[in-house]
Amino acid sequence: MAKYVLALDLGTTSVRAILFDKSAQIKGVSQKEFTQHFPQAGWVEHDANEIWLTTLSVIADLFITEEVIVSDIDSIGITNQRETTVIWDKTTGLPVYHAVVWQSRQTSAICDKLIADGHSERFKEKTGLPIDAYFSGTKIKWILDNVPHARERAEAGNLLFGTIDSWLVWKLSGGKTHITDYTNASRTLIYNIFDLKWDEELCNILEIPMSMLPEVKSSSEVYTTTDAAIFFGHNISIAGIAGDQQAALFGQGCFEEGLVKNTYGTGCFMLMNTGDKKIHSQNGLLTTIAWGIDGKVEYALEGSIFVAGSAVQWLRDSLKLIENAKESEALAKSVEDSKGVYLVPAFVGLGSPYWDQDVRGAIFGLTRGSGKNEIVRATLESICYQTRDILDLMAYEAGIHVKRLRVDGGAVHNSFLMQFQSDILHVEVDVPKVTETTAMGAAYLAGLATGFWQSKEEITANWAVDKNYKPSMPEEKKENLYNGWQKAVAAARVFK
Ligand SMILES: Nc1ncnc2c1ncn2[C@@H]1O[C@H](COP(=O)(O)OP(=O)(O)O)[C@@H](O)[C@H]1O
Ligand SMILES: O=P(O)(O)OC[C@H](O)CO
Repeated sequence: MAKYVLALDLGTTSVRAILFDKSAQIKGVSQKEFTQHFPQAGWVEHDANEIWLTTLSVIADLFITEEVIVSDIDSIGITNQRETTVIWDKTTGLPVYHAVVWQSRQTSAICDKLIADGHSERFKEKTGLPIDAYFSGTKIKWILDNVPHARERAEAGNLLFGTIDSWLVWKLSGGKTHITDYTNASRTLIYNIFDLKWDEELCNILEIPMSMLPEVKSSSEVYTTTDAAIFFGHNISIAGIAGDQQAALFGQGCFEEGLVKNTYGTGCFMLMNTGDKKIHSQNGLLTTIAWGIDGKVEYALEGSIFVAGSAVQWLRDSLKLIENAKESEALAKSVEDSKGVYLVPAFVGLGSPYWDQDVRGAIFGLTRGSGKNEIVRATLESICYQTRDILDLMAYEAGIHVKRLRVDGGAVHNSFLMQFQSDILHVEVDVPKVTETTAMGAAYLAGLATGFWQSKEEITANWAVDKNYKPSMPEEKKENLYNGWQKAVAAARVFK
């Protein structure tokens, strides 16, 4: 009898392999970082082969450390950094170029031209997305345009495109299976989220041969098995796939319309389940697929913040103001307030709701009395203000009064951040007992397909709050602080 579901969480900075048992408890975790490549200012790339080898290595470590045998594994669920684009040769299995990461701005000029040529509405009405370098479509075009002979090879049918989930399934299955799921497809800028198919017109505009594209599957079904020669001698079912933010929505048990989660990792991603409603945002939010299960596709509204926890890494690595992320909490709490200092962490432009590719980071309000503590505090506060920018719009567009926010991701262990978040939003913030909700969502998707778990109700019953933060800041103070943030963003956007 299989005892565990193996979740593989291929994030932006690290790969995690996590074993979940029947009661959705974590049996073991293994995690490794991989290299971030910054070949030019604003470009971010990964080596897809390094991601693959890192994945095998964390799985092996997990099996060894936890003394688990492969036959204990019921199935594999995959979740991944979304949008990041890999193109590889289907004969050799070798990527033709580094994976171009979601954060990378190397396709800004392609986007500017598409916008100038008047394509914005067409893309938005079919994909639910604005034209931005964030999404995969222009990254595919860039690789085909810039890697010698790539376009000819693609047109001859020799190259395959995939987001990180596709790449991993293809590798795990020994080159047998080229697929993705609805959630990942919905982030490519070439997938029609209403007709549920790759869009020929958009592919033509971006000059992407459709033969490169993976087959789009549901988020929970037995797609294929691992190749025994590659996967420790066993054919294990691969049975769940979802982009990491949708997997977190699932892992947080946000199955009802109107339930919202926010994940605080490298960036910050807020998703609201909108059921079968496809809300066309007029205010810079994204319409995206939440998941497709049992023949039914459900939708979400999303706000994507590009820089959140990575601003804390910047405090640590570039400014050297802190030694580790955890320290930011004590420093922020050591002062009454940030004394009028605001940080706008637009290091790679701003995502929702601004979609401003050219704005860059800025600090405002410095005085002779501003020091390290104020800057650290302003950095944490900026994460909360960006979240407020989004929640206000989301509630307005969905016509829902949001009373509680479910949160997850590495930064939710910072109690200053969570309390300030609750104050600035004026909503209760719930941190669940298991904060590895992304991996948990992927595990659930796989386990539901194989019968390891029976129903979503079982999942809802497993979800429990560990910490709850209640708003306590006076209304006037909260609004004054937020007004300052809005002025700071406006000022940063003028300076380009
Ligand atoms: N206590 C903390 N306070 C503030 N930020 C934190 C804290 N712990 C982790 N972080 C930030 O959270 C991020 C890591 O979270 P994680 O969910 O692992 O991210 P990802 O999946 O995007 O790689 C890092 O950017 C880190 O700076
Ligand atoms: O790897 P994360 O957790 O920062 O998530 C990245 C997002 O999927 C980008 O859209």
